[in-house]
Amino acid sequence: MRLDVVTIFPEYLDPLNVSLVGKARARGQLDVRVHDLRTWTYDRHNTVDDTPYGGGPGMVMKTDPWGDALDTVLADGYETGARGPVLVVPTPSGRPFTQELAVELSERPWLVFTPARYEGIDRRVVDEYATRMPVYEVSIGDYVLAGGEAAVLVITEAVARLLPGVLGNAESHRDDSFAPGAMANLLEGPVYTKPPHWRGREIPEVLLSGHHGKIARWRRDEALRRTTANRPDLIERCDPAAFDRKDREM
Ligand SMILES: Nc1ncccc1[N+](=O)[O-]
Repeated sequence: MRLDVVTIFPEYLDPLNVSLVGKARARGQLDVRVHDLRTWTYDRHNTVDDTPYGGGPGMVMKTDPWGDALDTVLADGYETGARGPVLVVPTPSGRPFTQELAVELSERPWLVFTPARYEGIDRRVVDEYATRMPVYEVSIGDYVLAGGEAAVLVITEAVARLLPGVLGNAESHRDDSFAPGAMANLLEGPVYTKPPHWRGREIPEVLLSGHHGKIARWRRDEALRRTTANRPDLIERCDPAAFDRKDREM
């Protein structure tokens, strides 16, 4: 997978050099290219923004630097269709970023991120590139950040860990919270590891029983308990029949 990020804060993307994404880049599984938007400005102040038409607070990012930047990035082997790039625009006014969307994006060969600062990017930029490729306007949450770069880090990590061979144990994202399956839409329950005793706190007996069916049922019940407490909205989306089927398997 190729990932391009156009930003006025390229150093904000340095975390993409470490940990899971960094290792995937080192192994050649990810080709990440970060571009400084100001490269495509030609005035003394490297201007990327201006006041909004219609008035109002803040500044809007201008069309030309983005158009020149995206034309340059996309000129590099650009093609349309399934093998082509998609534009990912992090914005609080986008559709919610979910595990499902992470899976969808992980199946694309090329993501081009356009994180915006200020009040956003002149709408004509998205309108222009939407004529050439799919555009995903995506929000990572209902709060306002100073810019979209943190969202690029979040989206990139969620997508990269789904790429084949990136996560050490391919199974480990099977039971992720929000991963499809009978536990779909349930939050993960509590987890424990050695030592068996810590400050007078023990491990739940069932986890030491070696009885896989009982352990799976306990984990499912704990997941239900945590989901009911923290995300009652997800409980409605559960499929109780899936649990009965799962119970019979355990
Ligand atoms: N929440 C956000 N705030 C600013 C920019 C982008 C954002 N987002 O969710 O992608």
